Amino acid sequence: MPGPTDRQKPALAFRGVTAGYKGRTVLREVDFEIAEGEFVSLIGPNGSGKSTMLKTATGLLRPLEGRVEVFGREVSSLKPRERASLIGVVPQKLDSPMAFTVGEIVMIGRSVRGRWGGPDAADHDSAERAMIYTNVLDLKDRLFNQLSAGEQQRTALAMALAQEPRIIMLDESIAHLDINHSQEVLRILMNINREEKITVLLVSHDLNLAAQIADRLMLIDKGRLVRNGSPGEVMEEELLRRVYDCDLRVRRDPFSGNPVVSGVLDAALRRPSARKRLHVISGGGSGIELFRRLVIEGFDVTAGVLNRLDSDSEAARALDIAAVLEQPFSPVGGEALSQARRMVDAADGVVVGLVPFGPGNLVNLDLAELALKAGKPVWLAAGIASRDYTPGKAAAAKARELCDGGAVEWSNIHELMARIEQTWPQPETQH
Ligand SMILES: Nc1ncnc2c1ncn2[C@@H]1O[C@H](COP(=O)(O)OP(=O)(O)OP(=O)(O)O)[C@@H](O)[C@H]1O
Repeated sequence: MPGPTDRQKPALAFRGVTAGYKGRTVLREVDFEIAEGEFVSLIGPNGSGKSTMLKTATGLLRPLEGRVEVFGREVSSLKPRERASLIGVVPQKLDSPMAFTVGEIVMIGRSVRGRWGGPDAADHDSAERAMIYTNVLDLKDRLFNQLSAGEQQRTALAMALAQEPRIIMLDESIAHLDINHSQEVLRILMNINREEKITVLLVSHDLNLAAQIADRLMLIDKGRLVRNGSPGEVMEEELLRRVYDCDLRVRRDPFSGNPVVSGVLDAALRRPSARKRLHVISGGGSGIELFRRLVIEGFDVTAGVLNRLDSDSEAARALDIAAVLEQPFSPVGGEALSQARRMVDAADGVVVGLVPFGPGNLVNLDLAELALKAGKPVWLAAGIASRDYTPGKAAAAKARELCDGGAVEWSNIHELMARIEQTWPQPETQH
């Protein structure tokens, strides 16, 4: 039972938390509070730091800086049994080192609360209630290691519930469940949250589900909490496009009014029908992400002129992109340039990356000019001046000329894709 003094304390608080692994900082200056009884979902792209945040919240990982508090107590100061009575964790995957039955595993959840002596009637009741709740009572005598992934997930949830924690943290724990069981688990979570006031922190990759079920969403990107608010405040099209770096749409569900994300696949599927060829001027690594993205979006891509040892030429080779290559460390010569001109002639448009320009590759910008003169669109990376190593800042001057001549600037890949879409709109899909 919560003590009278910690009632007002947040269930979970991160105060200026920086955390990570040996030599690798993942979370940076994360600050938030979750009040007791809230249902919060943590969302963010792969590798953004969600699991790391959960590990830090449960005390598995000590912050490098800052403090993590659970019901007002610093999590690292909690004794194991105190921790178990406050925090229940459902991991992505629960490994059972020995041949335990479901019933035994769930009882472990009970025993980590650490009473002396064997389990009593109350412990058995609690374990059974948890198994009924999660619909694993029928599996009670089955070996955990022989269950399906979904059955294992429900057992892991039963184990956490049997602890009777005050906050339950789930790491993508419904990812393995079919629609019936995921709905069921969500109902269980909503019930324990609404009726028993157990605080829930759910890591989810399913943005729609998170928006549907949680009171609040926390969006994490590259280890920073970039938005913390109601689903309506977080599910903002521009923000999500930027963070997830993809083309998506946010609409309102006409029945529930909840924000619904969609359209990622639509856009990708539509692209090839309007296949266009783009010539990319890049170098110094500025082309790697461009190539990858444009190829995925279904464009025919050509590239050059690049130097043979440039990482962009490696990337072009790996992605099977036709590229004009010049000798390493040599200025772009006449032969390579005329080959690249032919590529620009055959392309529908030109994309210029954020290339470090020097005297040796400045001539590549003439290719963009050639396209403009032929009435083709040119998308030019903003900030060329910041990587201009030519005498007299010739590249910056040329970039200004290109903009005056109709080139469109872009500052990140998402913006580039949006600009291309504006120039070459895709037909609406038929439903
Ligand atoms: N034990 C570890 N040692 C070193 N780096 C790690 C470790 N675990 C995770 N990382 C790194 O920390 C970063 C964040 O990983 P984390 O698992 O927290 O992300 P996530 O948001 O949960 O990702 P996903 O959605 O893919 O599960 C990644 O770059 C990952 O490679």
